[in-house]
This record gives sequence, structure tokens and C-alpha cells, in this order.
Amino acid sequence: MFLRRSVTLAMSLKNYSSEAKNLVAVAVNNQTGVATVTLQRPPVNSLNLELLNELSSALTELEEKKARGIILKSSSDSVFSAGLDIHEFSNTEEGRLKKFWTALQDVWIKLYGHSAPTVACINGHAPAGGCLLALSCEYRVMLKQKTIGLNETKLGIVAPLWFIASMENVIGRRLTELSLTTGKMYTTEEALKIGLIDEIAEDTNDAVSKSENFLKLFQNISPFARSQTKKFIRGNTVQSLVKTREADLKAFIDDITSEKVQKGLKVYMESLKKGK
Ligand SMILES: CCCCC/C=C\C/C=C\CC/C=C/CC(=O)SCCNC(=O)CCNC(=O)[C@H](O)C(C)(C)COP(=O)(O)OP(=O)(O)OC[C@H]1O[C@@H](n2cnc3c(N)ncnc32)[C@H](O)[C@@H]1OP(=O)(O)O
Repeated sequence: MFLRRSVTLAMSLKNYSSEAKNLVAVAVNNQTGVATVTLQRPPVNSLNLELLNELSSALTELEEKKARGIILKSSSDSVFSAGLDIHEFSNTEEGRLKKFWTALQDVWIKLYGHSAPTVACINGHAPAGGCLLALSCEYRVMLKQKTIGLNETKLGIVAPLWFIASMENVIGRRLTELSLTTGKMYTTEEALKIGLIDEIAEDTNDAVSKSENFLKLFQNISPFARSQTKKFIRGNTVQSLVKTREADLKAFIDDITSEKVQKGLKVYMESLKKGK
């Protein structure tokens, strides 16, 4: 059993916030060193700039404090995350769109390449950016009767290459192509069948317990050997974004601010409201 450093043990329960509201809560189990990171932005945990900034800070701190595992979950049993907050796409505040996309890039780079083993406890629906967060983890446990997928084409937008790579590295190129071009949302049972998720859970307690069981696999593995191996496997995917961040940001801003995409998003948001 490899012991954790005492500095990690000092970290118990902490909320991260740049505002009065806490959109991400982090609780570390002092016995195991496993951190549970909970997204808590009702009603649907849509990812806005503030939430992404908090998540990014939490991931940095868990890297510095050498967390022994990370479980990413939602405070709601209905939605894991509805993906990017669509209101951010029409935000006209100067520089915010740039900050928003940069924060998303930061979160993905940190989560995808984190030294700690990571599990997505998908205790709710996980469309688009919600699916991206889950795909960035090493293992996925999902509640039954939910949905998951990269549905960007349904909104008339194009998933960037790093979204595609995240999916392709889990389910392979052929299924990724089919899934993304059709904007397919998979049910939990379908997702298990194609390997998009690893386990199905009855409820959130069961999902957390299954996530913890996955992390126990590493109890007797050297953290250095494990994280270095992960780096070898994931390094190229992370670097492909790190090296092209500016071009990726420009492509996002050009695409999302185009008249055609803005019109499509407006129609999509209206259809979401009508769906009630
Ligand atoms: C050409 C070269 C291009 C190069 C490429 C470069 C860049 C590409 C450009 C852009 C890429 C951008 C990538 C985007 C990824 C995303 O994540 S986009 C977001 C996609 N998300 C969705 O489609 C999810 C939509 N939501 C739902 O399906 C449902 O809400 C739900 C999650 C299944 C939950 O259902 P439930 O019934 O519980 O809740 P409601 O539907 O009633 O929703 C409650 C409330 O929340 C609002 N809402 C839902 N989702 C979002 C969201 N994503 N953002 C903001 N707001 C959201 C919904 O409208 C309701 O609001 P209310 O009516 O005011 O109560």
C-alpha cells in the first residue's frame, strides 16, 4: 500500500468559488485520499464561465495535493450536466466568450491529463459538454434510464477535434463517426453495450460505491507508475489541443458567432422550452 503525503490528508472539505455562490464542491476522504467533486449549478449543471473556473481551480488543487482519486458527480439525480451553457454563446460582454472557451480548454486539459485516477459518476443525463466531462475520466458509472452523447450536430454546431478524440479513444472511430454525425444520444443500456460507459448503477449511492470500487484497483499500484502510464497513453491527445489552443479558440469564436449558428441556437433553445 502506497501511503499518501500528510499534506493531502490536511485537505478535508472545501468549496471553491470566485463568487458568492459555490458551483463546485470538493470533499476529500481523509482515509482514502479520494476526492468527490460535485457539480452544483441547478437546474441542469450547464457549464458557464464561473462553474468552469471553479472546476479548473479544484482540479489544479487536487493535482498539487496529490489526490489519490477523483469522482466527478452531480448534486442532482436527474442531470449530470446539460453541457455548455447555451446562454454563453450569445453573451455579448467583451472578452467573455474568449474567457469561456479558454476555461473549457483548461478544464479538459487538466481533467483528461490528471495524475489521479478519475471516475465519472454519471448520476443524470449527460449531453454534449456533459458527455465530454464523462469521457475525460478513465471510468464511467451511469444511472439507469438516463442519456449520454455528443449531440452537437443536432444544435447545428460542430464538435471540435478534442471532443471527437475523447469519444474516439473510448468507443473507436467507426462508432464515433456514426454517433457524432447523427448527434445520437444513447440510453444507459445502449451506452453500456457500445462501451461508452463501464457500469450501470441503480441510484446515486450505488454509483458512488461502484466508482469507489474502481478506484480501489489502484490501492496497491505505485501512483508514479500509474500516472506515468496514463500520461504515455493520453499525452498525445492532450498535446494536440495544447499546441493548437489559439487556432481552436478562433475556430470556436468564428463558428459560434456566425449568423447561421446563432439562428440555429435560438431555435434549439425555443424547442427546449416548448418540450416542457
Ligand atoms: C467549421 C469549423 C468548426 C470548428 C469547430 C470549433 C468550434 C465549434 C463550435 C462550437 C462547439 C460548441 C460545443 C458545445 C457543446 C455543448 O455542450 S452545447 C450544449 C448542448 N446541450 C444540450 O443540448 C442539452 C439540452 N438540454 C436538455 O436536453 C435537457 O435540458 C436535459 C439536460 C435532458 C434536462 O432535461 P430536464 O427536463 O430535466 O430539464 P429542462 O429541459 O426542463 O431544462 C431546465 C432548464 O434548463 C435550461 N437548459 C437546459 N439545457 C441547457 C443548456 N445546455 N444551457 C443553458 N440552459 C439549458 C432549459 O432551457 C430550462 O430552462 P427554463 O425553460 O428557463 O426553465
